[in-house]
Amino acid sequence: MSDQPLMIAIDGPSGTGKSSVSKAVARALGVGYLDTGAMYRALTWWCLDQGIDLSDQAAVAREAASYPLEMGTDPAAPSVSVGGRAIDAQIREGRITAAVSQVATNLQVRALMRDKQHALMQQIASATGGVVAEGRDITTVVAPDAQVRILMTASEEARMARRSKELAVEAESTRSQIVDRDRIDSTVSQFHTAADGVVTVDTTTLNFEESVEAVLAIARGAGSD
Ligand SMILES: Nc1ncnc2c1ncn2[C@@H]1O[C@H](COP(=O)(O)OP(=O)(O)OP(=O)(O)O)[C@@H](O)[C@H]1O
Ligand SMILES: Nc1ccn([C@@H]2O[C@H](COP(=O)(O)O)[C@@H](O)[C@H]2O)c(=O)n1
Repeated sequence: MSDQPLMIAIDGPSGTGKSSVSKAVARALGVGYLDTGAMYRALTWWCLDQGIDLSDQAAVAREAASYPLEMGTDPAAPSVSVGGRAIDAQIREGRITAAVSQVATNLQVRALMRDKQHALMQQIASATGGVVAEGRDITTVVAPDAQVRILMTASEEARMARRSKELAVEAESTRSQIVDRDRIDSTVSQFHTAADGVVTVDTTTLNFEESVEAVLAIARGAGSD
């Protein structure tokens, strides 16, 4: 059994269960949690709050290099603040979900985020003995050396149904924030098929507890190597 901190990277399309499952896995293992999507959402919120035109790629990249982000990485109570202001609810608003891909497809932003997220994963892992980080490019770009790398998938119908239940809206009305967002995001990240060495967990027919157990089983296998 290795005494290295356990690094778990989970990627996948929207609505597969990455965030909720990652939090539960991190809690079960007693390690920290990093929501990398929240970092892109926070940057989007910050730029809009500062009156920055999201199509001005250089201006957005300047903010990505300097925005005063603080990530709370306790999986029982993850949090996001900028400049001391809690913006957990604001970053989930529809206007941010609709705009975030424009920020996330800015390649200068992605390079800065990669470095920031890689460093945060190391810090969290050193402090808590491990980390579960989830997003779109963690298994391939941010932490390709993580001991556990998982691609979480689910059918489009299942993902839309889950989001529609969560938001109490018609499934069809979730299409833009699930399918259309994935289409834009996949122009810069590869999260529809598993890269070499990445294990696929298809949650289409699993319930939440079964999805958590599937990830824990893979983590246990890696921990005993
Ligand atoms: N296996 C599952 N079965 C049923 N519902 C699930 C399952 N996993 C997660 N859910 C529910 O599906 C919804 C979407 O999950 P979650 O937000 O974790 O997805 P996500 O992949 O992180 O999405 P996004 O990338 O858009 O943030 C949540 O309401 C969650 O409770
Ligand atoms: N590693 C990542 C994580 C996220 N993104 C972008 O952020 C958006 C929001 O992510 P959520 O998981 O909170 O829905 C997502 O749509 C991507 O644009 C990313 O590019 N890379």
